[in-house]
Amino acid sequence: MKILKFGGTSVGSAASIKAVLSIVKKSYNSGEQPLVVLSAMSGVTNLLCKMAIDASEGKSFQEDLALIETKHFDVIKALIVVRHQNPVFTKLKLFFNEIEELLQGIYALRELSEQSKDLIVSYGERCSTFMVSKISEQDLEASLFVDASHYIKTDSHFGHAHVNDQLTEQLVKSLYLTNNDKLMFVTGFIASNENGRMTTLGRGGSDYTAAIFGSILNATAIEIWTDVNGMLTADPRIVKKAFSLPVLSYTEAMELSYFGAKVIYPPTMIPAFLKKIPIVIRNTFEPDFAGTFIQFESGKTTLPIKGISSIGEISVINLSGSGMIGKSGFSGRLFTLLAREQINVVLITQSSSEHSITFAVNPEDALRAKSLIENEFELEIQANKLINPEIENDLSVLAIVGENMKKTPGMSGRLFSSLGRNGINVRAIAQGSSEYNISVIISKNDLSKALNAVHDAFFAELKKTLYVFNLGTGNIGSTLFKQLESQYDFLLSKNDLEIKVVGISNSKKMLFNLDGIDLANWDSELLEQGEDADLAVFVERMKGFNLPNCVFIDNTASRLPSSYYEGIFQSNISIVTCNKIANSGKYEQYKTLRETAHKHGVDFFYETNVGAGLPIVRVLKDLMLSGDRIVKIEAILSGTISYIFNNFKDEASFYDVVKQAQALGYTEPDPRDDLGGVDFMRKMLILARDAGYPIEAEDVNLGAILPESCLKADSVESFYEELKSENSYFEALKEKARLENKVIRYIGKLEDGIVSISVQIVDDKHPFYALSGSDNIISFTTERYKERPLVVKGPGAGAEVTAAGVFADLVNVGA
Ligand SMILES: NC(=O)C1=CN([C@@H]2O[C@H](COP(=O)(O)OP(=O)(O)OC[C@H]3O[C@@H](n4cnc5c(N)ncnc54)[C@H](O)[C@@H]3O)[C@@H](O)[C@H]2O)C=CC1
Ligand SMILES: N[C@@H](CC=O)C(=O)O
Ligand code: NA
Repeated sequence: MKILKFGGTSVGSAASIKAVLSIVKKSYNSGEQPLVVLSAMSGVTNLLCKMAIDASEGKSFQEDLALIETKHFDVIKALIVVRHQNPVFTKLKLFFNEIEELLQGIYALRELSEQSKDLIVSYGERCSTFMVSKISEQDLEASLFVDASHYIKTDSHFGHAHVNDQLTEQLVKSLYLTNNDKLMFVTGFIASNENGRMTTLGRGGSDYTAAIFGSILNATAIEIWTDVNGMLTADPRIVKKAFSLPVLSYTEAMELSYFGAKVIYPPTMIPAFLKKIPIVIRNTFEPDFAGTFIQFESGKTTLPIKGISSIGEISVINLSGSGMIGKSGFSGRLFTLLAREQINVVLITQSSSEHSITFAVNPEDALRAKSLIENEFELEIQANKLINPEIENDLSVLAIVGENMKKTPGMSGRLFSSLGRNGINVRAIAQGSSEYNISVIISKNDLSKALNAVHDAFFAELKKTLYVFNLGTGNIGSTLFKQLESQYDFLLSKNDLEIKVVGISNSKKMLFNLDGIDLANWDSELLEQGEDADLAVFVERMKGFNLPNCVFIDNTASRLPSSYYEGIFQSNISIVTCNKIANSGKYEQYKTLRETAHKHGVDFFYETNVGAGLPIVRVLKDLMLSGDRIVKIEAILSGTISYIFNNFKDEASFYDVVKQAQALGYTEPDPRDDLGGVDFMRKMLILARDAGYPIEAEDVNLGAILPESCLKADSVESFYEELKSENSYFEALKEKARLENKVIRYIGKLEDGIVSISVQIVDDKHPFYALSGSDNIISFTTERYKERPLVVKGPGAGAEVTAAGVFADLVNVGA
């Protein structure tokens, strides 16, 4: 035989009761001999409690009672054929009359005992179970209503009574003997004492009923049917990627439930545990899903841990003082005191010096615990052997759970590095003596971030999400969105990587959506739903969300964002940027940014600062990391100027070619930055710094391409006007090169820490002679690449290649 237990939501409405009965029928017809245990309809127990309290306070309860009546009657009307409805209505009506009489008594006396409360709430299970048995009877005649209070016998601890195992076993066995051909529908949660007074089994009571019946009757399994797909790796409301666990051991299930996962209440499993009866958690609303199988053994699995559970809010009490040293009786006295006063100690850590004890309690118990301790240890406190206990609030517990942990080294390392990487401070640590659980206490503000980060760290092979905040939606930004959108499915399916753009801002509007902004419609969404842009607010909001694996992308050419970089790193957010401003500002800033990113364990990627998507920054970094030394760098690193000199021939005027370069998306938003050489200067400066030279912008010898008048132009329009009027200057340059059979090149050089950029007219022997389009070329002469330098060449400007470079940096964040 098998126990099927259905919770409140499963019997909460006509539709769900239909689903319940189809599960029951399937089991019955397949010969599994089900015994069904039911809870009260969802919400009913709470209402019954509320009515009892209201009555005892002289408040009216009739409205709530009517609500409960309607809830049941609606189901009867929906699921029982008219000619069979009456007897069911009558029986329930009798129940409701009894409830009303009881409440009136309480109202008159203004007194509510635990005993009468148990009696009142017992009607919840009795009503639902009777009703469902009658609905079932229409189809399966064998259906039988069983009031478990006649069979489960307890002491008189009303509210959470203790079961008399022997007596209960006798009664349940005889019930079964006389009815084993029946399909029994048994009330969960309720029992009675030796005088026949109604008692209840406390929290998780219906599961307990199921476990009691299951263990006495040696069930093959106890199925707990609820409204979720079994036990999950984490709370799915916080960790969207949580998934359901196929197999758990009893211990793992207990550890997981202890801290959070409210699917089952651990003590209720003990009877099943003792008899090694498997418990299966299943979803009434997805009956085909296998759910979670909880058994004696942990089961074969490749998962490093089984799950992450948490307690959203706890308080911590710290006790310290010399009086604790070497006093073995101290903690005994402390915890006996707390146990006696029914203060649940969630977690304990003791410093190795035994100088202090830290333990966690529910916040509502914290003050009481503190004053109990102050009383108990009054003498020690007076003698300064113990410092007054301190309470810390707004904390949470996060615990990783799994039997495999014991055998697998490095689990705690993985936990702490993922917390550290995300800037989550660990207040205290406890490893359960079972080694099935490592718990940390962290700030409540960090809980959601921590759960997600730790989930990613342990189940990373399953899926990782990067949360992206993107600044700048121009040429590069908008192209990046297109690329991200079209590559989304591929990354998810082939790399288990999800990139969610959750914040976008340009200089006008900003938009946030933690579910991910739809990149097919980002522009209309930004326009319609966006708020007025404010960079400070954008950054603050991004920090405030406190997301794991978070990346800030700077796709602007603006100066403003760079002043926020340091603070962004300090908030453990990585930065990817194509904006060269931050890296080419003061050397001190360049240095601080790297140090800060390093200190906070986040990434700072800027491949597109030099040569757009071409691998230049990365190559230099690899050379340096592998111990090579740069002897000389020679390069053409302005895509715009390269394009101009490659296309400034024949009839085209210089002005026309510059315009074309801008139209092709090669230039900076302000083309004077390219033609004035500033953009190239920034790139050479960044390379020189990355090669180990602490130089400043002023140290670069920057030769000009343009005549003075163009350099002085104070707007882009007047700049273009000047280019037109200086046409003869450029023509002369072109003619000179043509006559000598040479080409014009704007070449940068780094040698011995000295950077210079100059216009050169080169012949076909020069390695930089043959370039086309917006090509960049860079040659690294190093100690290892001495005879023949390492050369990188290719398109060094343009939206597609730049966005692709930003994309590649992004994918590498946290990798
Ligand atoms: N075009 C290319 O081939 C390459 C460009 N880059 C870099 O890409 C960056 C972006 O260039 P484009 O997309 O062409 O520029 P763009 O002018 O097309 O777009 C700039 C975007 O930044 C936004 N923006 C400016 N200031 C802002 C602020 N304070 N807050 C929020 N948003 C702000 C603007 O609203 C606009 O959406 C530049 O730093 C450039 O140096 C880097 C490598 C190659
Ligand atoms: N405007 C730049 C683009 C890359 O940084 C260039 O022309 O090289
Ligand atoms: Na690059």
